[in-house]
Amino acid sequence: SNTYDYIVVGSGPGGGPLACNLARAGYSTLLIEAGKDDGDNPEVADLANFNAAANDPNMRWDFFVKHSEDPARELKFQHMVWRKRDGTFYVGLDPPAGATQLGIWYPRTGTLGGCAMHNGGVCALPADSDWNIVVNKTGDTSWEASKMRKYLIKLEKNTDAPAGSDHGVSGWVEISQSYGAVPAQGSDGWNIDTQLAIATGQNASNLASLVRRDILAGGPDKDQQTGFFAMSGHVDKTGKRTGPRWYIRSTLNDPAKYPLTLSLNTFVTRVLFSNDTANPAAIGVEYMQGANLYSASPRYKNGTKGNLTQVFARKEVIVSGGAFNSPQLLKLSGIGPKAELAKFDIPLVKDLPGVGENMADNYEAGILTLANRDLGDTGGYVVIMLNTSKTTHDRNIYAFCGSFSFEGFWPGYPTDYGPSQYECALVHMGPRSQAGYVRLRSADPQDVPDINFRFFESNGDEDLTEILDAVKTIRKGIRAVTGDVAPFDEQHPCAGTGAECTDEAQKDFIKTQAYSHHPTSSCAIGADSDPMAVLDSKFRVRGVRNLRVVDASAFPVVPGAFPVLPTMMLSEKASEDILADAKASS
Ligand SMILES: Cc1cc2nc3c(=O)[nH]c(=O)nc-3n(C[C@H](O)[C@H](O)[C@H](O)COP(=O)(O)OP(=O)(O)OC[C@H]3O[C@@H](n4cnc5c(N)ncnc54)[C@H](O)[C@@H]3O)c2cc1C
Repeated sequence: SNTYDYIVVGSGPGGGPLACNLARAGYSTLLIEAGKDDGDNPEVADLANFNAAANDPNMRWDFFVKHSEDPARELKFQHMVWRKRDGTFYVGLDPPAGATQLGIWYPRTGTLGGCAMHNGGVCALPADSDWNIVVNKTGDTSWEASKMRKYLIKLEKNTDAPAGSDHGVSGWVEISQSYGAVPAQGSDGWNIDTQLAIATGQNASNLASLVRRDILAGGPDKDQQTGFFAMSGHVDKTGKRTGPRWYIRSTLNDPAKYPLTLSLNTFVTRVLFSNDTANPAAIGVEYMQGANLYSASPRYKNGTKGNLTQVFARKEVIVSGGAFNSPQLLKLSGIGPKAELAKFDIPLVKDLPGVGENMADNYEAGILTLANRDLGDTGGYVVIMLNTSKTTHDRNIYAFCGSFSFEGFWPGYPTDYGPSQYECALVHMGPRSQAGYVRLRSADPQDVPDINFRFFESNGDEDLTEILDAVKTIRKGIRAVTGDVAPFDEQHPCAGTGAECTDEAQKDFIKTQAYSHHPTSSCAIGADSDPMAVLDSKFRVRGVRNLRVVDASAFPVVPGAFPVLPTMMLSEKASEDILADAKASS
């Protein structure tokens, strides 16, 4: 048949669980995914290979973005990507003659399970205020932080939950702390952690228990707790990746019970609307069938088209293409800023100026060092939560430290500095500026949009100061390490083994080299009175019927340090809201 109750576009952490939940409630649901199923690829299946997964040309989608409107500032980004005359990439500050500037590489993936198939799998909770902001904006009290934990409990199968804690143990996604071992007592990792503990005001004699603290614990003061935690991830005890893809597979495994249909290698080009122009309703989608039809795919071949086919929804269409593709798809379908759509002769369905605006991302930076000799056992990653903010009492930095290097993204990333490398990577939470955008380059759905994060556009100096203060605290710990492993030769942001750098110079480095990979809020939920609001608090696209957006683009603000778990929680909430509407209308 070509008619279903629901059509969900995109199988990532937003759309995947939602489609499963709708089917499990008995509604015929079509889940459409542009990519194929890469779940058995060992680069994907073993979480430790996540860097290889993000580089895999069989599933990656390359976006080349801007960080600012200032071309000179863009050219200072050390991993700027250029296309050489021979078609290959050049990455760096000194491109060969004739190379074309592409932009800053921003990896995404077109595959079953979305970016949860190549991400680092790191799970963390948003601050309570990141949920409560929806209540403040819309008055919908179902978003109160105290009411959101039940979605975590529903979805997670936590295999490291401390006895008696408020965790889920029978949900669809295994979450564990198996992201690395505690370093052996007296090892290099142990000695470094000890100094980091002291520098961050903790009692280092409790190290073994500090590094095991549960970052997903609830409680009224969770957002004020700082210090060490264990890293949690969507990964099982043997290191195998878990996530929406496996929930989709297990739902498909029982077709007699669950009416879920999966359509892979299917690229949606627009949402279809009823002819009722005064009160338009989404009635289905149009798609092209075939592999690698989006030009973000390195496997895309210029000029390839798929046959256009239409499929229909009796109840609703739900767009879950992620923070870049959901706004692009809405605009291609006639929902977005009127002038932008007119520019590309796209017939207007609803003028919604907020579509593709308001995008934000966590700023990321790090302090990268080389030890004086090769490092031995450093365990896995230790997480350090810090509060370096002078204006909020919630913690604002999620740092993770270990023997690795992470300096952002470019084709072929990361750099390997060898076995002496030691880094603390920093995720800054709650960016004060939220000025990013996703705008059309053309009306061609196979074309990638124009994406600019406009980092540090407003109140940038406050955010930079908070990041620098975290660097300084961590640097103190690293410089206090003694023995033949020291001194640590810092690579950046202040090169040398004991160098003094001005705050200005360090902030300038962080500002020009900051990177990110957690985009959200490009189709944000907002108040009835806010002309920039794209969605209401039930994920409904404003001004049309039977259309919702359920993915990371719906968050009004960036949800904490890592969006994948909040997006899965949001998907569970949307499932409940949509099923409640279905029940009410039947
Ligand atoms: C390299 C990398 C590492 C990351 N690491 C972490 C981490 O450790 N922890 C964390 O919390 N977050 C991490 N993230 C971010 C996290 O994975 C995303 O926030 C999350 O996956 C967002 O889910 P989503 O459903 O909004 O979108 P996505 O995961 O992007 O899913 C969207 C899906 O829709 C499909 N799609 C899009 N357009 C169409 C169309 N027109 N037709 C059909 N299908 C379409 C895509 O193929 C994709 O499968 C990382 C991201 C990247 C890129």
